[in-house]
Amino acid sequence: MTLKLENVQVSIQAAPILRGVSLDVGAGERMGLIGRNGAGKTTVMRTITGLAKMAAGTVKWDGEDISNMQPRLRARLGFGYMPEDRRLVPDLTVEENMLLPAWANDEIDGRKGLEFVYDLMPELANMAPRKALLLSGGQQKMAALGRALIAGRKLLLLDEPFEGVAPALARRISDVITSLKGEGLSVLIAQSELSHSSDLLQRECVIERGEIIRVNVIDPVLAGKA
Ligand SMILES: Nc1ncnc2c1ncn2[C@@H]1O[C@H](COP(=O)(O)OP(=O)(O)OP(=O)(O)O)[C@@H](O)[C@H]1O
Repeated sequence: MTLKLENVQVSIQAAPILRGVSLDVGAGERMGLIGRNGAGKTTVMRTITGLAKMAAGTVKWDGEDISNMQPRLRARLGFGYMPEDRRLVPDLTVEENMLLPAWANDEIDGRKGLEFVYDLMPELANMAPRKALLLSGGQQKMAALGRALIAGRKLLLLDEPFEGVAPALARRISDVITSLKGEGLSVLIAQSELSHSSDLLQRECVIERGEIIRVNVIDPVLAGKA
């Protein structure tokens, strides 16, 4: 399954925020979206989830134009989103937070999702009964990644997954994302800095003031084909 954005334009309060963004993420590819604060990374993510309204352009998933599809229907396609600010509910447990997408959407199998997530991140099984407010910032990022994976079995959108996370935990999160390669899952990772690990990303698009100015090929196999 491939994701394709063509000439996507988004304005917020009449100010142009995305000025014709085109990018594609291949099946099973891990793609970076790199840019400074305010460059438009979160707006790209919100456009893909359907939360930001486009003024022009198209979003295609596996060749189908989904530009006008409701966000909850996109979750059913297997899109998972981890927002930059984590958005955990402090009074709910880690497990309840991860089940939220399934509670909101009948077609998402929460139990099956949890099994997958606990298998991938056993540390989340240990944290499951704890209230989210008792977690460190890095642990909250892990829980938010787990939650994104409950719905996101085809396309995972991760907004600054390493920001403010201590190096050991950042390494762990990076390893978890890299280990998804066998799942055929496409991943788009927004970061303000270049990658923490050379095997995390296969390509990265650089965004500046709402425009993709460059695409770097990182994976040596892909680079050989370029
Ligand atoms: N709701 C909003 N109202 C007004 N301006 C907004 C709104 N949301 C985003 N913007 C503006 O759009 C631009 C892009 O924001 P966006 O959050 O997409 O950038 P970003 O690259 O994700 O940066 P950051 O990492 O700081 O979140 C910024 O200049 C921001 O001020």
